[in-house]
Order: sequence, then structure tokens, then C-alpha cells
Amino acid sequence: MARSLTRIGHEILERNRGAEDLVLLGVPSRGVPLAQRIAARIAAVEGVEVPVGSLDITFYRDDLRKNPARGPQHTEIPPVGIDGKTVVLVDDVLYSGRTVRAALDAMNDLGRPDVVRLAVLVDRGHRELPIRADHVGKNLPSARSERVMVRLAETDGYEEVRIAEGPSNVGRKGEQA
Ligand SMILES: O=P(O)(O)OC[C@H]1O[C@H](OP(=O)(O)OP(=O)(O)O)[C@H](O)[C@@H]1O
Ligand SMILES: O=c1cc[nH]c(=O)[nH]1
Repeated sequence: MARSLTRIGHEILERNRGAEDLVLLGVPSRGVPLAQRIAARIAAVEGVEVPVGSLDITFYRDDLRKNPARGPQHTEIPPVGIDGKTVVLVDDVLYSGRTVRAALDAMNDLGRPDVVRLAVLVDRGHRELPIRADHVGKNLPSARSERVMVRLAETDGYEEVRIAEGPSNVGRKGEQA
């Protein structure tokens, strides 16, 4: 995980030709600490503190009517805003792509970045929308019947990426626990 995040930090810098106008927005819950970790890597390499924020997508899901919403998570846009910026969305797992679609919608209500890119720790395939990640920690081919679990010290108290048997969880974010 550590090496993947370091590489993603380098890739973001290379793609953006530096850290200028970059903003990292993590999708809660685990996308936020991942965005902070990537920002720390960028600071170590480039000596620049890239603004980090969080983007709650709870009320932008396309299946809200099917799944009752859980309590909203935190949206915090850094003071520099997102207008005219290169925003890198960060999440732990990319699966159907519905969370990312919702994130694009949520962002639309907050400003107009010049460019939006996507960084994920794990891409497990099975997309249901025309969405792909620009920066991928690891491609992890998986069956739909499985679930990829990412656990982070900041949110879970321990570190793990695991494939488990269980519901694939399409559209779960925003569902009541
Ligand atoms: O591409 P998708 O099909 O949208 O799946 C990916 C999303 O699913 C997971 O969140 P989950 O809904 O499990 O909520 P969590 O972050 O609370 O674990 C994960 O954190 C991604 O945000
Ligand atoms: O396997 C999956 C699918 C969606 N979200 C996850 O976190 N894992």
C-alpha cells in the first residue's frame, strides 16, 4: 500500500507537471486518509503542501430511493476552492463506478475544476459506467461474489487489503448500516 501511494504521488506530479493548482479530494470514509497520505508523499518530493479536502456523495447516489441513506459524511472543500483547479478524486476501491459518478455530480454543485482525475488504491473491475481511473495502486481482478476490503489505520486501527467472500456491495455507500 505504501509503495503504491508513493507511486501515485509521483504519477500525479508527473501528469500535472508539478503541484501547481492541485487539489486532492478524498471520498469518505477511506478516500480521505488516502488523499492525505498522497499529499504527504507529494510534500516530501516537491516540498509543496497540496490542499486536501473531502467530498461526501451520500445524497448524490443514483440508488438513494432503493437504499435509505445513512447519515451524511463530511464535505470539506479547502479554502482555495476547486474552481480552475486540477482536482484529483481519491477513493479506496473502484468497482461499478457509481460512487465516482456521484462524486462528479457532488462536485458540480461546488465549483468548476479545470480538470478532474481519479486515483484509487484498488481497481477490482466490473464497471457499470464508462469511468476509469487515471492512477491505480493495484488492479485486483475479482469475482462479483467477492468483496474487496481496504482497512486503514486512520479509520480502522489496522492496515489491510483483502478479498473476502460476501456481497459485492454495488451501491452500498449511502445505505443504512
Ligand atoms: O465503484 P462502486 O461500485 O461505487 O464501489 C466503490 C465504492 O464502494 C466502497 O464504498 P462502500 O459503499 O462500501 O462504503 P464505505 O466507504 O463506507 O466502505 C468504496 O469505498 C468505494 O467508495
Ligand atoms: O468489493 C468492493 C466493492 C465495493 N466497494 C468496496 O469497498 N469493495
